[in-house]
Amino acid sequence: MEKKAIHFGGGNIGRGFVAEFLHTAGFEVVFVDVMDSIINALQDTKSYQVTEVSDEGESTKTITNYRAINSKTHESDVIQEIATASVVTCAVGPNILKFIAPVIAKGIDARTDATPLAVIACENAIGATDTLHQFIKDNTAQDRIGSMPDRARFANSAIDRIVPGQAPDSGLNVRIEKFYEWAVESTPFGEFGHPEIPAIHWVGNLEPYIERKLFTVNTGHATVAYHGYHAGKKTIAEALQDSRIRNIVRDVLQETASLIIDKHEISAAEQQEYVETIITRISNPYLEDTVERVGRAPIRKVSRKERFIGPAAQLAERGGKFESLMGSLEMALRFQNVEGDEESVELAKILKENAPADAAIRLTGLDRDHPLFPHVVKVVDGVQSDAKEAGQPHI
Ligand SMILES: NC(=O)C1=CN([C@@H]2O[C@H](COP(=O)(O)OP(=O)(O)OC[C@H]3O[C@@H](n4cnc5c(N)ncnc54)[C@H](O)[C@@H]3O)[C@@H](O)[C@H]2O)C=CC1
Ligand SMILES: O=P(O)(O)OC[C@H]1O[C@](O)(CO)[C@@H](O)[C@@H]1O
Repeated sequence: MEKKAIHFGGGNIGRGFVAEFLHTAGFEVVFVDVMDSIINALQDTKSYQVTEVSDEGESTKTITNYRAINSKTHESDVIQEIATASVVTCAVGPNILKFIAPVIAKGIDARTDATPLAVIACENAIGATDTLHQFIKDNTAQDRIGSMPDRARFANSAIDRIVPGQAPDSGLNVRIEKFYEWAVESTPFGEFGHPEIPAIHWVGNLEPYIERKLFTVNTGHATVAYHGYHAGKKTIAEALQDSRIRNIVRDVLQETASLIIDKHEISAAEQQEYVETIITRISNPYLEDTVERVGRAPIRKVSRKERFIGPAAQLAERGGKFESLMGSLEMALRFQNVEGDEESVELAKILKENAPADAAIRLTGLDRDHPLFPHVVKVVDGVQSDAKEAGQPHI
């Protein structure tokens, strides 16, 4: 089998993280995307550059040995590539997984190689590969599902690297932070063993890694974004220069730290060191990361397993503190009608058209009898009342 990886999503994480490390591991990378401008640029070039920026200066790597296919117009080519590859990755956004599943299902079904394909979804979400796997099964003939493990193995991952929006004239080049972490489950590969990708930290149990990452990096980052947006800050680094916001993010990360220490047997000292690393990372002024990018897709971010409700629900179940997380939730719910962000428009509509408890259920997926539920309803009610006072009618 060729050392070939098919990667869905030629965006920031796709080019700046996944493809970089697949390339370093010796894979030819075939990008699959639906955006003509990205596909054309990848097809018209032989290389692009990934530049790590930090206070130690800049360091640039050149990425080569790639091709690109538009799955909108060349689906059969994508199927053929998947049938003859050893790895499929994606970084398209958790809401897009259902759209890429049908073509992956066809590619897997067409495989004849003795070694199963390794499928690894690289999204900011708990169990993203499991979600993709289910969509792939939904797109596979019933009588082929039982034998699918002979053709493909599915491993969840936790992926961490800040890749901000890129300057309009940067083309395919990507400026990113130096830090990265890519943890992937090793057990699904069984007797075949995992693919050789040195950047990956292979783990038996991913839950501590993904929860620690999502509930520290992403909870903290999104908290700064939403509070910063409402304070009129332009970038995350600028928001963190405000001592009020810095204190808020520390309070929030103290709440999530108590869950992580309690649940995953990570020591308080280790978690504290991790928190400090994260605050330093997100304060990186060289990244010029906007509050709108980090706050993007607020409906996804206030959902059940995500960065605010996920830890707050578990803390409520354990009798822990979650007030500061509710403050982040409130600011996330106030992230409405932001230019270029469809979910922020939809969020405003949901809050306008639903009674507090209904909006809380629809947005967070919490059960009415969950101990966190009344607290969330109170936050929703407050946001709705303020909108009403400001002259925006709602139920
Ligand atoms: N940017 C970051 O710092 C990080 C992002 N992530 C995660 O990585 C994922 C991607 O994020 P970004 O790269 O920042 O977003 P992005 O918007 O830069 O890239 C997404 C890419 O997916 C493509 N795409 C959309 N629909 C598609 C389809 N049906 N088939 C193939 N490609 C399709 C888009 O055209 C775009 O090129 C998200 O899940 C995000 O949460 C994870 C860690 C860090
Ligand atoms: O689509 P999302 O969840 O905002 O993903 C991007 C996020 O991932 C991170 O880069 C961390 O890995 C965040 O800093 C960033 O906001």
